Amino acid sequence: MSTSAAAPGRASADGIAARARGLTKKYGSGGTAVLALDSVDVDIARGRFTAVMGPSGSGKSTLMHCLAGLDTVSAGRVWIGDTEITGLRDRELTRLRRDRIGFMFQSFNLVPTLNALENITLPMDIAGRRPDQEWLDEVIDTLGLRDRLKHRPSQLSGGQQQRVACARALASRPELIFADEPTGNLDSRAGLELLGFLRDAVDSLGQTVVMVTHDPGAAAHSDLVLYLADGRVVDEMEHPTAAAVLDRMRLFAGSGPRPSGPRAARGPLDEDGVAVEGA
Ligand SMILES: Nc1ncnc2c1ncn2[C@@H]1O[C@H](COP(=O)(O)OP(=O)(O)OP(=O)(O)O)[C@@H](O)[C@H]1O
Repeated sequence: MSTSAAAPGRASADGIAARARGLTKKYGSGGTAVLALDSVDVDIARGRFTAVMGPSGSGKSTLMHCLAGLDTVSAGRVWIGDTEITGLRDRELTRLRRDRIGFMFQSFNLVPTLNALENITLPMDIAGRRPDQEWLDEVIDTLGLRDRLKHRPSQLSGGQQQRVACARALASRPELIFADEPTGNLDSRAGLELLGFLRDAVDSLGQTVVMVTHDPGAAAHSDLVLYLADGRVVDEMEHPTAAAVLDRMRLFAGSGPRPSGPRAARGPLDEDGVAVEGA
């Protein structure tokens, strides 16, 4: 199924932060091949908070990695803004990721020997870019990190470390922020705080956020939820509430919010990625 955070025709071209057409990703080959994404069409609207949900193994992380240029595609095309990233050379892709995308992962990936401020500005230091001080101050104050800037990660709580990771993703004012289960390692209070900051980043700072999550409560902070199942976008929900998200997940998964089945839930596929009957 084709779906969109802002379907073509509903938003102008410059209202789209990322776009995929016929995005297909197959891992492996022969009898053990897994079709992780099956001809996905998706538009991510600029200035919105989009959540990606679905059962374990449905292709959420693969979709995020392909949209962010962290993984190659097997077929189809992907754009960040107006730039088609499928077909870019490694060096161009690295530069594009560095200059236009911010990442937040479940593990914060902070450098232990650097203090919070140094961690926040590290990507820009590596790129040889000077931070926009006014923007940086706004991010630091929005995230409540002003009095923690000289602390090393080991001197910060988990929630504070995740806020540093969030500030690092925001600091260069990227076109797009991808967050993979950003609240996964946080207690519920710190998780809520972080989601509030991501919401603020969209509402007050005009950022675009795409977040993969299993948690209906987290998804309820977004503007739009995309549901993946078996490598396809099967539904979407505007203005989600936790209860409505949970209901919809039950419909698709036939179970609770965190299905625990094997990651490779599908059967073997043939050379063309088609399920082998009776396998
Ligand atoms: N590097 C890889 N090699 C082989 N198969 C992979 C690889 N990465 C992912 N897969 C498979 O692709 C499918 C989609 O994986 P993906 O990690 O995108 O799912 P997900 O929805 O993010 O799952 P989870 O919620 O468990 O993190 C799964 O069947 C997975 O086993």
